[in-house]
Amino acid sequence: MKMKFRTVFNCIKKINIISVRYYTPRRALMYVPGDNLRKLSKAFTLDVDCIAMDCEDGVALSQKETARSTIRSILDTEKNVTRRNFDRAVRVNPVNSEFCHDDLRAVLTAKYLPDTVLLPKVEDKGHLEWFADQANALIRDEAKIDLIIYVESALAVIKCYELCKYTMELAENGKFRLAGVVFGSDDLCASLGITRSHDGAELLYARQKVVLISKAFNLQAIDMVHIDFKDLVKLKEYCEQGAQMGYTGKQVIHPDQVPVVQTAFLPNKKQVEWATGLLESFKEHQKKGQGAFVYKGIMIDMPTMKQAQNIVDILKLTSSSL
Ligand SMILES: CC(=O)SCCNC(=O)CCNC(=O)[C@H](O)C(C)(C)COP(=O)(O)OP(=O)(O)OC[C@H]1O[C@@H](n2cnc3c(N)ncnc32)[C@H](O)[C@@H]1OP(=O)(O)O
Ligand SMILES: CC(=O)C(=O)O
Ligand SMILES: [Mg+2]
Repeated sequence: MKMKFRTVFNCIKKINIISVRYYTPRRALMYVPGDNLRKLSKAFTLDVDCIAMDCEDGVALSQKETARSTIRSILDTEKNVTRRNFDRAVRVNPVNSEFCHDDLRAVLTAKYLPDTVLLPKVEDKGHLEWFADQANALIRDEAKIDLIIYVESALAVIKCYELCKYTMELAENGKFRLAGVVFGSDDLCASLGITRSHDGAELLYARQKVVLISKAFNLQAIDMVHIDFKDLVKLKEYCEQGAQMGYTGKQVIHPDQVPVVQTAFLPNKKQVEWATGLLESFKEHQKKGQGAFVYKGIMIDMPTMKQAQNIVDILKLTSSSL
């Protein structure tokens, strides 16, 4: 009996709430410096949901122009030359940098639009308005891109709700959809003067706040990067923790991190069996007029049924989108 409880509890505790309007899986969002053609070519061979071609912090100041033109030439080539239908994303420089305008012009006028623009260091409504004006002017015809904003400073954590809400409002008449929020832990550490500990407890409040607000808007929430890329054991632990909190994916910086993250953000076999069994049982009990019932030793009612539905949904959404 004790074992059963543990099994069921383990299934419940890893579940994400994934009420979404449309869905592009981004379990692993992998950064590749935009000026590094070797790494870019390698990235396209990997089994990864999202490739984030970087113009920002992974690129030296002297290489910004090279990164921009390299990414542009990739976007000018057809997407389906690779074996996997990944999300082709570009992280541009922050809107208040001298580079962002040129980045956006290069990527949003390419022959094929990126699927997603990753907008770092967003801190106020003016940043978002500026981005919206640029995107609306540059994107051709009726095309739309996904937008993911970064929360990575003390101010942005405080204003996260307002930033998400305003981006959604701008998106209503814009050529972009707000798809998610990235938790930028490393810049946040710099902003707060944090020295990282092994367990990351100093980031807990912000990490939970970002996922809570993202989910309030039905957005994907993409968890912090693990820069100690050789430590795959800790990476797995952080993935499980993030998934438990409701994060839908995680940023990665090295190919070795990809399989760990891609696996951790999918429900496992045991969870899927638990969820499908519960949903069947739920239907039967509804027919009999019973709202609460016992399944594998624990009480089930509507909230647990919704959690089971989330497991089935994430599996369906992910596999049907790949
Ligand atoms: C806080 C933030 O903003 S995080 C985002 C910004 N940072 C980044 O983008 C960094 C991305 N990562 C990297 O550039 C690299 O992984 C580094 C610099 C950390 C380590 O690079 P390396 O020393 O080359 O790692 P390593 O030798 O283990 O690489 C193994 C192979 O994977 C490739 N590789 C490493 N990182 C990546 C990557 N991010 N994307 C694609 N391929 C990669 C290497 O080119 C190498 O392939 P090769 O043998 O065919 O040349
Ligand atoms: C990933 C990133 O941009 C950060 O952690 O700051
Ligand atoms: Mg950052």
